[in-house]
Amino acid sequence: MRFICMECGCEASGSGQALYRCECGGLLDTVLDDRGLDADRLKRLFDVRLSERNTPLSGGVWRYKELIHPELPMDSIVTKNEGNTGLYEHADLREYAGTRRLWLKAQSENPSGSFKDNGMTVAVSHGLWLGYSRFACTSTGNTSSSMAMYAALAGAEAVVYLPDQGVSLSKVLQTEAYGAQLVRIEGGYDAGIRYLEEHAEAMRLYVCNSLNPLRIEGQKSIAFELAHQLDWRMPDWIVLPGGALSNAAAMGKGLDELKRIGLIASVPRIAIVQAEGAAPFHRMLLNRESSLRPVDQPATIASALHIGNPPNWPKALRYAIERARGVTVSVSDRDILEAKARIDRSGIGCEPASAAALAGLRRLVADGTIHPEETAACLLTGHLLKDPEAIALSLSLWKDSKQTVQPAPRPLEPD
Ligand SMILES: Cc1ncc(COP(=O)(O)O)c(C=O)c1O
Ligand SMILES: N[C@@H](CCOP(=O)(O)O)C(=O)O
Repeated sequence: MRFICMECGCEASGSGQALYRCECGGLLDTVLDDRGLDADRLKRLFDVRLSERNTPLSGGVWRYKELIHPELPMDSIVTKNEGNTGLYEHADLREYAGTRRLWLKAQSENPSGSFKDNGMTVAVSHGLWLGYSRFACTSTGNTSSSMAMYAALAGAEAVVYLPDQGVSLSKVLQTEAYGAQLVRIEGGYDAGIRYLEEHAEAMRLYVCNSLNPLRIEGQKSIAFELAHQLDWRMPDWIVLPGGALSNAAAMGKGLDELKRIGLIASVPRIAIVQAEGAAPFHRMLLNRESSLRPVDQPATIASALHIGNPPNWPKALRYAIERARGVTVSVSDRDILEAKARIDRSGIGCEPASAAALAGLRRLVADGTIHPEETAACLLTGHLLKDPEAIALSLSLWKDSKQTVQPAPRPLEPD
């Protein structure tokens, strides 16, 4: 696997060692060697693997191994058949969004309940291959749950640097239940990333946050599986929530590679939706700034989007904005909760961060960025039970909006 610095363009090397950043500080990007990859042969191969059951290559990530981590030995792979998630259509949600057709890709159906599993199976497997036995992250709760689950499966240690702000209690409990050691730190996710960048190497910890380029490689599989499910014909738009911007970067990179290999005819456009109180990337593009100004105190009901300084913004800029002609938008917590109530009532369900995608799509149709005759897919990134605190809020919003408050039952009148 080759790693190229996004800043200075030089190739990073360091055999047997995890690589996250170049010496110049730039993010590292992986380069897929697509020589010899034939689209028709790959389609047949992926179909055969899909028809098999419960083999490491039948899952929704490693099925696409040739496009993700070709040289990784099979015996290093730690997998729970992640991916293989449902793709749904629902008339109420399509009407709410305002597009001709709408698909919802439920990454919430992953084994730990979020899209992180697509990337984490690859990151943890790669770390094991390199010989690491201690895996670390900071997290608002989904990354840590996913990492702790795979580390436990592999019999390895998981250490989570847990922010004291912006995390969801249920996700922290899930992380602990998988056996992770929790180390409290002051501040939010952004402080946790700074801490790991400074100390992880000295502690020989393998960092599983998305500044690790292998996470992005794994998350590309969401683009691959979506394309596969739609018989390699993509919607006009893919809409997803943006926090650390790993999902947007991975989607853009995955689509770019599918197009280069000839598996899809054209790259769909990407819309990144940020929460209003944590929208530095949206603001940067809106103001036509060339670099990101972090938000010091991110604030949103969507715990997973509680990020003021998204480490992957240069990758999202390259792959989701420049190559996929992407756009950004921000939505309020109220919009998020309203969209969440709709998604929950459709039977699909999701956590608030995921609902931002539908809220953003609705806004982009309303403001004319997306035409009602266009088609879209929203990524639902996390499970309804991930942020239970938000369920009551979205339910009461829903009830208020429907004015379904029933009059108190009257006592029966005596005859
Ligand atoms: C459920 C969920 N949705 C969306 C996001 C945002 O994705 P990203 O940080 O890759 O932008 C996250 C966290 O990263 C998440 O956990
Ligand atoms: N929502 C995320 C925050 C981003 O984490 P990263 O692993 O992509 O760096 C979480 O679940 O922690």
